[in-house]
Amino acid sequence: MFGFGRKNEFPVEGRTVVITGGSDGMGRALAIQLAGKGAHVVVVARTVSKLQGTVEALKSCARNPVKQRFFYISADLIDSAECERVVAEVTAWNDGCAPDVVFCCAGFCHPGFFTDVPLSVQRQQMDTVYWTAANMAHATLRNWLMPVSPSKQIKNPRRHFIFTCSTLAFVPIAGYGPYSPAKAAIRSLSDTLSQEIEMYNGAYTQRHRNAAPAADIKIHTVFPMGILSPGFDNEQKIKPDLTKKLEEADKPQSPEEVARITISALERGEYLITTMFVGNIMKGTALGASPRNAIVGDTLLSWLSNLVFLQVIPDLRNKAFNWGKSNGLPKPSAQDQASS
Ligand SMILES: NC(=O)C1=CN([C@@H]2O[C@H](COP(=O)(O)OP(=O)(O)OC[C@H]3O[C@@H](n4cnc5c(N)ncnc54)[C@H](OP(=O)(O)O)[C@@H]3O)[C@@H](O)[C@H]2O)C=CC1
Ligand SMILES: CCCCCCCCCCCCCCCC(=O)[C@@H](N)CO
Repeated sequence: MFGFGRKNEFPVEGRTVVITGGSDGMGRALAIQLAGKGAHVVVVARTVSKLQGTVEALKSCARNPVKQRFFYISADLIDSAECERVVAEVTAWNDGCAPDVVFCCAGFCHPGFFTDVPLSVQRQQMDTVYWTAANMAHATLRNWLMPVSPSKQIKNPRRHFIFTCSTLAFVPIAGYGPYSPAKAAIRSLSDTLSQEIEMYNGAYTQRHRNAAPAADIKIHTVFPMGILSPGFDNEQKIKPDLTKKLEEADKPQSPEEVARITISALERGEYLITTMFVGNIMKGTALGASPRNAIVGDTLLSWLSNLVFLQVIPDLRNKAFNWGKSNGLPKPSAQDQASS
């Protein structure tokens, strides 16, 4: 929890939360836990049957089954017009009010060595990982930032937009070339938006005098390690053996655990969120110019991490070199061979 006497920075009871990729894995676990905390939840993904199953599960874990409402929308979020439709449909369903929280969890990973994976698949990874999130951010923020005149201003609690990245956005691992760049792009977008949004939040402070957005907004990004989801099972089938070896330090977590840790971090008001110790060290070496959760803690973490990575960087490269030395050239996965 957020600690005795500390304010909950992420209240969800009675608020409307949209979760993309909410029908499986981490997104589904978040939907269930937020329903348990009293949120109205809308799950978005492509496959209707999985969405329907999730809405049934949400009904049975609601904190207040009489008041809480659940809904699903089937959409392929690679298409920006579909993201606009999602925001419009949620608003219509929610009595004309925009959602309060949008969580982007849609996406999956297609691992493989850069030259083995067809470029069409790599482009599709950028579409599925980066563009589903960027499209959703564009559609949501355009709605949230629409100026409202002073007479229509009511005091809205803060709204939250949350991206899901991966610790691979901080640290390279051979065999994730089709995927990591798209996650690194999300991190860059998140950092840019977290600064840009301050202009709108500044305008919001003057809302009684001028047209301003309807609420204050906060951006967050979650950086999980491995998650034991259906998507993870798929990626394991085509993942190069070297990649599995390089990520040995990772002990994949259950979607429920990742969701629980993420919600607690949001309740503490964190911006870049990691879900376990190794992920935190990976973040620490790559903090760059991202806003800190805590100045002293994050500074000490980055010093420690930079020392740890003096050893980790050559270790990862040596393991790759020695792998080639003893195993020769890699073989593309059957899936990549078939599609190239
Ligand atoms: N699994 C892991 O090890 C890790 C995952 N992550 C990230 O965490 C997030 C959740 O992953 P995970 O729990 O594995 O999820 P899953 O792969 O289990 O589920 C993915 C979800 O996204 C939906 N989805 C996929 N493509 C689209 C699309 N084009 N439009 C709309 N919905 C889509 C899927 O539904 P449908 O197919 O029906 O559309 C499903 O609901 C992802 O962003 C992933 O990249 C980060 C670190 C590690
Ligand atoms: C003490 C500190 C040492 C640090 C060593 C570095 C270890 C690297 C571990 C890489 C883990 C990658 C997890 C993300 C997986 C992911 O995003 C995909 N599964 C996508 O689905």
